Amino acid sequence: MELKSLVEEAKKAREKAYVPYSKFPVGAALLTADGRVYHGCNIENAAYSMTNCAERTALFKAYSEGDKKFTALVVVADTNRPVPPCGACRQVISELCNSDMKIVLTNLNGDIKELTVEELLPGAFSPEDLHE
Ligand SMILES: O=c1ccn([C@H]2C[C@H](O)[C@@H](CO)O2)c(=O)[nH]1
Ligand SMILES: [Zn+2]
Repeated sequence: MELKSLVEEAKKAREKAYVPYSKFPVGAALLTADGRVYHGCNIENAAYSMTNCAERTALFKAYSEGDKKFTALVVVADTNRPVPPCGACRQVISELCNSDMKIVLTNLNGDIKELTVEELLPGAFSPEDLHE
């Protein structure tokens, strides 16, 4: 799948965000190795810390459906630079995605920052560390 269409999927996902507190919708689109796309949006809570970010929503949806091999994750929000994922998401992404997987951060202006999982959280523990 083209990067452009994956960005469009992330924008569609963003429309589903539940953000009564921050009013800051975020969308994510996760591409699996076999070409499926999982949408994710942020889902907030009156107890703020229970909020689930868009990236984690997409990853948890995929993983809970048995999809474990991913090739790219796009995140989009209305920011003045490509939206930076929070620390919790960086940790979860490092746990569930290969260290060389592509992360694409973007915004509604079309600014794009592409990086790898390793660059998103350098040196993080990865399940790849458990295998040869
Ligand atoms: O990469 C990001 C950054 C922020 N948020 C959410 C968390 C919260 O709902 C709102 C404001 O931080 O945006 C995400 O979902 N992903
Ligand atoms: Zn996050």
